[in-house]
Amino acid sequence: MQSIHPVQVVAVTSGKGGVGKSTVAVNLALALNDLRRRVVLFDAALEMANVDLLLGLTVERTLADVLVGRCELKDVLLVGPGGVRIVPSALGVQGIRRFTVGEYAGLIQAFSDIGEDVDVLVVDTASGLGEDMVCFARAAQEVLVVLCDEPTSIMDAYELIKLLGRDYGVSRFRVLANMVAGSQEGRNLFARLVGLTDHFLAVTLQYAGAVPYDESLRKAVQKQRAVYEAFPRAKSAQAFRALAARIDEWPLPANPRGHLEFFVERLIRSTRAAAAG
Ligand SMILES: Nc1ncnc2c1ncn2[C@@H]1O[C@H](COP(=O)(O)OP(=O)(O)OP(=O)(O)O)[C@@H](O)[C@H]1O
Repeated sequence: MQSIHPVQVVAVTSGKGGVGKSTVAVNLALALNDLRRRVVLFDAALEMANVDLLLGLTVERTLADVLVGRCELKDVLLVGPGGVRIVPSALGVQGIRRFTVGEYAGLIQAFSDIGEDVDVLVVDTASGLGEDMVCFARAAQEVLVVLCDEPTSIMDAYELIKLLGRDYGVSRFRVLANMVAGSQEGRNLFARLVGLTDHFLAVTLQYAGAVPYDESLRKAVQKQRAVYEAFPRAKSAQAFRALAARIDEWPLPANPRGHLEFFVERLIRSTRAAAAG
């Protein structure tokens, strides 16, 4: 049965690794969960399965087990802090690309089975400009680009937006500045990026806010915990709370294509297109 429930899919991306993409995805998922949104966090970072490590969780089964019929998607989901559900990595889109038609259908079915029970799907995409990231970003309704105050990070974010905008028709991006020294730094970073995109690309960027550089976040990572849960009063945790509150205001997909299985269908279509191209 197809779900009729709109699901907001937010793909968290970055032009390159190390800017805090996985950290943002994890803490954002926890903060949205606190707002009583029913959240699933999908670790789609193929080469580096981060989410389970960041949260100190052990992966026993993956999507591959679902597709060969060994279990259902709900059996694969890890349960993180506050009850956030996590689809662990270990399979990735490279795996999806090898699937048969029957397995594609199984994947859609697997997600539609939990679709009624999800408000937000946060996708931690692979870093860089690879096909995996492109497929997830194209399939999502919201692409959240994380960058930090390094010249390479701004250029990498620009290249990511250029690739998705020019070659794949993604026209709207949300931008989050991470590891900033103050809120003005976040706005300045955004302005620099807009300066580039306005000049060269036909895309719209919207500022999603900033997360400060925070030693508490590093301490939490060492404990394999999310700062949002380990140090809820830390300045970065507060920033994630504020970010979640803003995302909560973002419009929900109004059309029937906003359902979870359509996300998976779009994902598979763009994966096939990437494989064919
Ligand atoms: N706001 C912050 N303050 C301090 N440290 C941070 C902050 N955000 C992220 N970090 C640290 O930066 C490092 C990189 O973070 P993370 O692994 O989330 O990046 P990433 O962009 O997902 O990288 P990759 O794709 O390579 O895994 C980690 O050590 C993380 O603890």
